[in-house]
Amino acid sequence: MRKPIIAGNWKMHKTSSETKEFILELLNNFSELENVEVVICPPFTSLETAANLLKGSNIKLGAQNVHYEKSGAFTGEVAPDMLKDLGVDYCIIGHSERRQYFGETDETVNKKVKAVLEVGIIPIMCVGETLSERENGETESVCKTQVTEGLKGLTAEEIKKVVIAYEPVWAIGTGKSATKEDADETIGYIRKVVEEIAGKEVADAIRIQYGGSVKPENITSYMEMPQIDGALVGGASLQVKSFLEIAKF
Ligand SMILES: O=C[C@H](O)COP(=O)(O)O
Repeated sequence: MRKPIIAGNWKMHKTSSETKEFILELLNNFSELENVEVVICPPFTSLETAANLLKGSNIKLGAQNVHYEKSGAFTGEVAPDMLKDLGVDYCIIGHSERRQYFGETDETVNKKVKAVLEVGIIPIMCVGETLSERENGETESVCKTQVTEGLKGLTAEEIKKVVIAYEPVWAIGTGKSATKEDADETIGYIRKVVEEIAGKEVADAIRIQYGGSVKPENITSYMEMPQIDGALVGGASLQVKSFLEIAKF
């Protein structure tokens, strides 16, 4: 049985003080949810504050990006060990905004996935098609390439640990969410791709989330689908109330 994972990607929102306020409110209202893993992914500048406040709770901490080298002359970058040392459990890798605005490629995604696994951080590897790719009927081929290249060179045991987030780019921050059937079908396809790469046991175990305009109003419909193991939530993760409603789907 795959444990669902609800992760909040705050993107470039909230100062360290705002993070503190959010987490204190979250902890006050958070009754331990046993059947779901809850993760918040604040900006780098808030990770330490978040780590200290979340200590002892079962809410996990995620980063939004990482560099694949261990250290060196990479001004402005953050290494896997630096995240691990702060108590980071997860790291979003290859979000479409990073692919679109910061030159992230399948190759860098692959290097980053390997680099975080090496220090014991679980990657949340994002894949998904753009609107024009969807309109050209390329959803499956785009996802297949991104998944195959992103997981290249990993052992089956390593692949099993990875979380994949299927985020159709046209659904991100637009209010236009994929239908539950479409999301489930593409996630089922991604699972087949994983099976081709690493076998059925891994494909059955790997968690694959949906992301793109997930809200309290639509989370239940996604979570009732057999292939969908959770959500990567952007906008609706910025308020405690809506994030909790989603986590309690
Ligand atoms: O990482 C989260 C996704 O980009 C979804 O963002 P959104 O929920 O604001 O559409």
